[in-house]
Formats: sequence, structure tokens, C-alpha cells
Amino acid sequence: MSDLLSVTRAMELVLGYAGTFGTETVDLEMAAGRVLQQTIRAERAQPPYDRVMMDGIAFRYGSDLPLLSHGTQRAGAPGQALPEGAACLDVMTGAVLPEGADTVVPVERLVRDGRMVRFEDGYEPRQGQFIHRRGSDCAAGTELLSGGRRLDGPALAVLAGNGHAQVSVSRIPSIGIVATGDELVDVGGPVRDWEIRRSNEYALTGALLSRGFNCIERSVVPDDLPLMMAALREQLSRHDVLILSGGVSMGAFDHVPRALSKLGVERVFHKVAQRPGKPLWFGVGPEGQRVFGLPGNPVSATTCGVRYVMPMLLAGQGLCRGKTHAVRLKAEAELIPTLTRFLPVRVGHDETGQAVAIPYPMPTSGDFSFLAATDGFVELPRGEGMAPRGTVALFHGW
Ligand SMILES: Nc1nc2c(c(=O)[nH]1)N[C@H]1C(S)=C(S)[C@@H](COP(=O)(O)OP(=O)(O)OC[C@H]3O[C@@H](n4cnc5c(N)ncnc54)[C@H](O)[C@@H]3O)O[C@H]1N2
Ligand code: MOO
Repeated sequence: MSDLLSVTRAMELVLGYAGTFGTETVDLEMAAGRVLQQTIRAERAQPPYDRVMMDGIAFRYGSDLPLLSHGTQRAGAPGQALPEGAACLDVMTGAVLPEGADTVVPVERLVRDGRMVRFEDGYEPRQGQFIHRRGSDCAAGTELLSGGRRLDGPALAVLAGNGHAQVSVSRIPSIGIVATGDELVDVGGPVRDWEIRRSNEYALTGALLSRGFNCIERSVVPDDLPLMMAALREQLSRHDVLILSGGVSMGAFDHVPRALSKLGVERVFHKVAQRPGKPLWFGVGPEGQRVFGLPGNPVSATTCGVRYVMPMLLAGQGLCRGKTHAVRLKAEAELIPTLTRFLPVRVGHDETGQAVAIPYPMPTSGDFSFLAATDGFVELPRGEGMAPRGTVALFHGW
């Protein structure tokens, strides 16, 4: 058994610092994808009046035929009264049902002769048909949305339909992504034989943006302790969360833990019993900044970002579930006796519709090209031998 921190315990520690990033009020236009932080109740009964559901005529069920049409009840106009006798009013979908009418017949069932109206041969309306009754969806004051949910299209429609031009949502934290490493060069510039282009920041940016975290600053610091400290001091002053990549293992220039500690960032843990990503570092800054030191290898940085950083950020928004669900392994997969294994997979479905994961073992945790062929990874507990085909595992999507 490994005496390193387990993945479960490391995650508990991270979530223990998730807290909240506060709330803010935004215009409805800007609320899509945000996490609601208030209870929304029905402004009025819904629908607010007996609503005509078909273009046609409204009449009193049982009236003698033919009916005499006395005019038109349009949508957006106050309700009219249906005259006594064999009478009807032309009605439009969405109009108020005329007072005294109780049944609607669609226009395609009508035979008209001037203002006289009868039904097509053999047509028998049911009393009360095609009327959406006042309050049948909900009574005024009914709870329609509760806090802690993402605002998708239907939820935005509920907000709009109940008069919420502004809405209280979780504040999106400000996030600094900091790359470390003297070998790293920018995406747009020249690259020499001994250098590599920075890519981890973009894997992290993709994961963040696809979860709605759009307040991101990317920067790079050199493998030099004083320069790194100056840059990290500045970054700590600007952001709620720092996600560093690289510089957390045992190399002579892996200054990240030392620099953070000198800046008063308290280490919560360093190293977790997992592969990839064993050198993961997590701490909390003097102002409560959450600071992740992700191992620099691209597969490790990407995996740890999804496994630890994203759940913490989502929890801070009041959401408990990210892009995770159970899958069955489509092929056996090798376990690691002392470490939790994060195994990249593609996700598909079997003939019964169940989600299955096809393992894509990475040759090394540097192979980020290969990672782009996968949808995410499954989490396999430490163990001997092989996890057989059909094993149920938790999948985490990129
Ligand atoms: N003696 C030991 N050496 C290493 C250990 C160990 O336990 N003992 N752990 C290994 C593991 S596991 C990992 S993962 C790496 C993590 O190292 P660092 O976090 O210090 O990362 P670096 O050394 O700075 O970089 C590793 C690798 O990743 C590339 N990299 C870094 N940043 C980026 C970026 N932004 N975009 C793309 N690629 C990046 C970097 O060039 C290196 O190739 O340590 C092992 N060593
Ligand atoms: O995180 Mo390291 O190998 O486990 O790349």
C-alpha cells in the first residue's frame, strides 16, 4: 500500500476549500450558462387566463347549429363576451377565451357560409376542448426554479416569463493560469529545437470555458525563484484561483512549492497516489486564494485540471456535478497496485444504449497529441492485475 494521500482524500481536502465566490446580479441577457442563486416563483397563475389553443371559433357547447360569428377575439386584446344563443366568436391561438364560451373548434373543421358557421360532416367536438385553463400549469407563487442550477434555455424562458429582467447568480471567480518552464515558448512565435510550445494553458482554458469559467488570465513565469516569486505575488493579488503548471516535482529548477510557501500560500497537500499526476500540489493563499500546482506533463496537467480544479470551481458555484457519469469498460485495463489510475478513454454506447469506455492507454504522460483522440478518462482504483471488461467506472469528460 502507498502511504501517499488517496485521490478521495485529496478531493475532500480540495472541496473543503471550495467555499463560494459570492453572488452578483446580472441582466437576463448575460445569464445564460450562469448558476442561479435565488428562488424563482410564478409571478401570476400560469397561464394567466383561459387560453385558446387553436385558431378557430369559440362557442357554448350544445348550441344549435349553424352558429353566427359575432366577430374576432385576437390574442393581445381583452376578453370579449360571447352573445347569448347560437353564437360564436372567431378566436386566435393565444387569445383569451371569450366569456360564456367553453369549447374551441379548429378552423380546419369548420364549414363557413358568410358569418354562418357549422362543423364538417361527422365532426363531434368534446366539451372544453382546446382550452388551456387559467392556472393549470401553476398557481401564482409556485416555486419554479431553485438556486444551484445552471441557466439553460428553458430556465431563461421561465425567468423572462415571470418578469425577471435581472437575476442573482454565482460570481465567476477570476482565474490565473500560470505556466512555468524555461523551455516553453508562445504559440505564435518561433520555436527552436530545444524548446516546446506552451500547450497546457490551452487544455485548461478549454476545460474552464466549456464549464462557463470565462474570467481567465494566462501568463508565464521563468524557472528562477526571485522572478517566479515576483510574478506569483502579482498573480495572487489579481485572482481568486491560480492554476500553475509545471515545476512541482523534484528537479533542481522546480521552484513552485518553495515560491508559493515563501509567499504565504499554505500547502494543503503535495503528491497524491495517482498516475498520472502524482506530484500534484494544492494550497491556500493568505487571502483565501486557491492555488493548484499541476504537474507539467501535458496529460498530467490536463487530467488533474479536470479531476480536481474543475470540481472545486463548480462546487464554488453551487453545482455538485460536472461532466461525470458511470461507464462500463469495453476492454480490460491494467490496474496499478499502489496508485489510482486515470485512464484516457473514448466514450460510446453499446447495443443496449449503455455508455461504454474504450481505453486509450497513453504511452507517456507527455503525449498530448494522443489525448486529443479521447473524450476524457476513467478512474480505476488501485489494485492488482486487470480490471475486467464490463467493469463500471466513473468517467470524467474533458
Ligand atoms: N526525480 C523525479 N522526477 C520526476 C518525478 C518524480 O517523482 N521524481 N515525477 C515525474 C512526474 S510524474 C511528472 S508529471 C513530472 C512533473 O514535473 P513538473 O511539474 O516539475 O513539470 P516540469 O518538469 O516543469 O515539466 C514536465 C514536462 O511537461 C512539459 N510542460 C511543462 N509545462 C508545459 C506547458 N505549459 N505546456 C506544454 N508542456 C509543458 C515540460 O516541457 C516537461 O517536458 O515530473 C516527473 N519527474
Ligand atoms: O504525472 Mo506524471 O507521470 O504521473 O506525468
